[in-house]
Amino acid sequence: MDAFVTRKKRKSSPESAVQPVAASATPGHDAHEESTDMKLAILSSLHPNVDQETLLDILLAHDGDVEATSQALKTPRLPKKTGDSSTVAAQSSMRSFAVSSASSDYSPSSKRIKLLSRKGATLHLYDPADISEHTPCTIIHNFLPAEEADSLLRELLEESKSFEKFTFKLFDNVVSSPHTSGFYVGSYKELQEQKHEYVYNGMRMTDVRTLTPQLERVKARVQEAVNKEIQERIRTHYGGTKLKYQSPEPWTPNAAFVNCYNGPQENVGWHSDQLTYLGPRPVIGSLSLGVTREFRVRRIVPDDEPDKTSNPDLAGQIAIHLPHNSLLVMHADMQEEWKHSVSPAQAIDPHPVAGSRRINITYRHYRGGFHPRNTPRCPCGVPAVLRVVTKKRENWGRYFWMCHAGNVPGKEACEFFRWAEFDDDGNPVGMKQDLRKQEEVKSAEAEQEGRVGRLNGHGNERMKQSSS
Ligand SMILES: O=C(O)CCC(=O)C(=O)O
Ligand SMILES: [Fe+2]
Repeated sequence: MDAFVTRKKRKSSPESAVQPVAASATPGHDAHEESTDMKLAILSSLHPNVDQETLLDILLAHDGDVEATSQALKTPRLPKKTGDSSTVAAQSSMRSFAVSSASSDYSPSSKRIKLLSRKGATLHLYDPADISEHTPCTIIHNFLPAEEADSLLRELLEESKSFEKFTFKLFDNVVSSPHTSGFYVGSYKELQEQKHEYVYNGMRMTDVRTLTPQLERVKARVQEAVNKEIQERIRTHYGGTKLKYQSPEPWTPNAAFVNCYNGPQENVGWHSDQLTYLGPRPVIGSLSLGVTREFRVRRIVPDDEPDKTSNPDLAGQIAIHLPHNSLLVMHADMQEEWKHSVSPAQAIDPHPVAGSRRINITYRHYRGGFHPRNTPRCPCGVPAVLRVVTKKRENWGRYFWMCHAGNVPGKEACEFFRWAEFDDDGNPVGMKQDLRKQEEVKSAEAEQEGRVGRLNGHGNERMKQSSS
């Protein structure tokens, strides 16, 4: 990553408190800091329909040159404050605005370095090529035909009225997710399994829904697009071979979480998606509808990494702007190596259909080999959770099963711990899978015998009853 464009957090009053700082990876000085508010005020009066965030992004991309920024803003490619979704979706590459970081007139300052190390820097990306290059994601703008996207949005806005908030533990933090979600699966059978066999944070999910016909139709499109993107990713980023543990099978989503962010403050904190039922190196297809929000990603760096705070490539975060009707593919290198979040927004451009709401659908593939009947159980009696070592360099990237309670707010995990072993394709190997398979066969046989017995028993009882 060559250059970061950074800013300080806004204070409570958005107009008065925008205090951006520009820097490159070799941090730039902040000589222009005081004048930036003034520049923004000028730009804002010249371009009243463009929001402050966008003005700031383009201004920073032009190294603080107001005239060049204004010129760039005259192109018809920029998001308008009116919230016209098609305009937002047509955001253009930063490259077309940016000048080379080498020509930046900012120079290093100790203040800047401190800011980087304390808060990290943020690189704002809009363009698919930039996103693909700098993150483990790819994006497709204007993914569905416009009417289909609006219609799905309408349906899910209606559905979301009965969504609920989740409480969960993300590593050491207890998080009551400040947004609402609904969970959808493909069939009634899967719905029953989800309710009675799968465990989330030590609890059963009570509200599981079947995919609506629209969600099903879109799933097929997402599936096709994601599989293409996976192949492209393998070709362009993985040297032609899928990652170790990544499934070689075509990606076939069988579940979807639908998130609703009602207003600019609703968000989801930094996390990686749980691997327990998806297995290692999962791919997720994430469709955004309604208001544009920032999806942030940052590398997971072990605590004992010497460069952790000083190297902006490690400390920095990237904001991917997700407009209405964009499909983001989180590739196989994402969950284990990066965290993501949807940050609260200071201000948003209302969407003509959704108002201030954003709907997000993450299509996921629950792998059969990771059905709770196939994975280890801890002494607590519930399926263990699958995690990966990220805190220390020692054993970095190694998978393990541990007590589910480590993920449950307010509960202490028991001692259960086991390294997880997978074959190259990410299928669990060794004891559990094979043994369990044998056990399953045995228990299925036993059950069959038992069932016959029980049926006979019932029959006998009935016979007894009727004869008495
Ligand atoms: O809303 C989004 O774009 C992402 C949601 C998310 O990270 C999740 O559901 O795990
Ligand atoms: Fe997530």
